[in-house]
Amino acid sequence: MSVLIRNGTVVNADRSFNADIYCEDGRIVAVEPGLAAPLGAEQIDASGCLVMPGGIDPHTHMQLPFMGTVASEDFYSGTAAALAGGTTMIIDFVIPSPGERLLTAYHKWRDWAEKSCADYSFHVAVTWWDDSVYEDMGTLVRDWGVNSFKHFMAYKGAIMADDGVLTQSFPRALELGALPTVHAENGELVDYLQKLLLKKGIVGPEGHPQSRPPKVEGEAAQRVIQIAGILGVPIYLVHNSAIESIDAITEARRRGQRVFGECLAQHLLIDESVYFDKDWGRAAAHVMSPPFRPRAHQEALWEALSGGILQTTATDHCCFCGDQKAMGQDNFARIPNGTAGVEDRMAVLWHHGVNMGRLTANEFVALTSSNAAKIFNIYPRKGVIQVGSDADLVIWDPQLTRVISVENQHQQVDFNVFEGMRVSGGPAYTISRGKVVYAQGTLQAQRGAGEYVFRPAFPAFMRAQQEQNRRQPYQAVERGHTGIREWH
Ligand SMILES: NC(=O)NCCC(=O)O
Ligand SMILES: [Zn+2]
Ligand SMILES: [Zn+2]
Repeated sequence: MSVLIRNGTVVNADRSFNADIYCEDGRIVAVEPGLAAPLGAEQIDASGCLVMPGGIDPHTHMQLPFMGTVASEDFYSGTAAALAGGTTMIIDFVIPSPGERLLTAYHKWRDWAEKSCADYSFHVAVTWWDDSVYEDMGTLVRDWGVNSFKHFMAYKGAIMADDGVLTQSFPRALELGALPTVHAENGELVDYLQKLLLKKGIVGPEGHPQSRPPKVEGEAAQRVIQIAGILGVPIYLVHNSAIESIDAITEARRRGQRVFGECLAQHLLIDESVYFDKDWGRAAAHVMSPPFRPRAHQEALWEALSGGILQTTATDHCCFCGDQKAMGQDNFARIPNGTAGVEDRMAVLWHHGVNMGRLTANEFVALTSSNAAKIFNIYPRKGVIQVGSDADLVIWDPQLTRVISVENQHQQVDFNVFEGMRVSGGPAYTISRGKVVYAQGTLQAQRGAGEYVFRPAFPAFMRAQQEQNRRQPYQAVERGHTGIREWH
C-alpha cells in the first residue's frame, strides 16, 4: 500500500515548505519536491492545499460508562468521525470504578477499543488508592505503554481523587516517568453548591454553571499546581476553561514549574448563556464540566493558546443523546456531563484561529497535533511530517466550507454544540497510517484498522524533573549521638 501526495504545501509546527510526500507501508518514506510516482502508488493532487500532520485529540471518552448511562459514541463511530474531521489519533481514558483493579479496567477498555478505525491510546485514571494501584501503575507503564495517569478532583462520591490519592499517585507516576493529568474542579465545593441550588428550587440546567463557577476551577487548579510543585512532579491540566486556571498556570510557568495545559474547542467558542435557554433540551445538551463560561473567558483562552500558556487542544468528546440527558429532568446534577466535538475540533480551530489571525498555520499544527505528541512522548512517530514518521496526514483545503450541523455530521449523537456555524477550511483527504480513509466527503474508514499506540515513559522533561528533584536541598543536621540529653 503506497500513496504519493503531490504539489501540496507541507505545514509542520516549525515551518512550511513545498514538497511531495511518499508513504509506504504506513510510514512516510520521502518528503521532497518533484518525487516520481512509484509503480502502483495511489496519487493525490494536493494543489492549493496544505498537508499537515493528522490531528491528535488527547482527550476523548468513547462509550464511557458515566452517571448511570453509557456515552452514545463507541470507539468505531467515534474514531470514524475523528477521521472525517482530520484527526487521526485519540487518547481516551480508562476510568476504573473505585475498588476496581487498574489492570482489569485497562483490559476492558482495550477490548472495547478493538473496533477503532483510527490509532488510539489510553490515559488511566487513578480513582482510589491501595498497594494494588501502586503495582498496577508500574505494570501499565512498563508492559502496556501507558505514560499518563488521570485524576478527577471533581465528581465526589464517584471517581473523585482527594488530596490523599493525589499525594500517593503523583510521586509514583514521577518515579515511573509518567505524567499525572488532572481535572481541576473542587469536588467538595461543587457538591455543596449543587445541594444549595437544589434547596433553593433551582433544578434546571442553569444550576450547572452556578454550581461550578470559575473560582471552583481556579481554586482546584491553584491547589493541584501547588501540590505538584511541592512533590516536584510535572502535571497536565485538562480542559481549562477559566481565566482563574489560566492565571494559575501562567504563574506556575513563570516560576519555572512544569505545568502543561489543554483547552477544548467548545470552551473557546461557546458561552454560558446556553444554560439559560428556555428550551430544557437545548440547555441540557450543553451540560459538561467544566461548564461554558461568560464571554471574557473565551478571549483569555485564545490568548493563552497563542501565548504558549496552553499547549494542546482537545474535545473531551463524550456524547449523550437527548433521552440520556433527560435523566436529569428534575435535577441538573443528574444530567450526564459531556458534549461532542471530535469531528469539528480541527475546522473550528482553523476557522476561528487561523482565519481570524489568532494563530499561524504552524501554531495550528502545534496546538492540534505536535504538542500533544511531544507531551505524551510519541513524537516524532506522530505529530510531524518527516521521513520515518507514521503516515498520519490531513490534506487541508483552506477553501472548503461547511455549515456544521447534526444533519451532516458523522458523530453518533443527536446534537451539535456548533450547530449552524459556517467554517472555512477543512479536510479534503485524511490518511491514516498510509491509507486514504476520508476522501472529498466520503468516509472509507475500516472497523478495527486503528492500532493501539504504546507510549514510552520518560519524556525528556520527566528526566529533567528527576534531576532537579535530586538536587533539592533538603537539610539534615549532623548530631553525632541520639540527641537524647540526660538531665541531672
Ligand atoms: N467533561 C465532561 O463533562 N464529561 C466527561 C468527563 C470529564 O472529563 O470530566
Ligand atoms: Zn473532566
Ligand atoms: Zn474528560
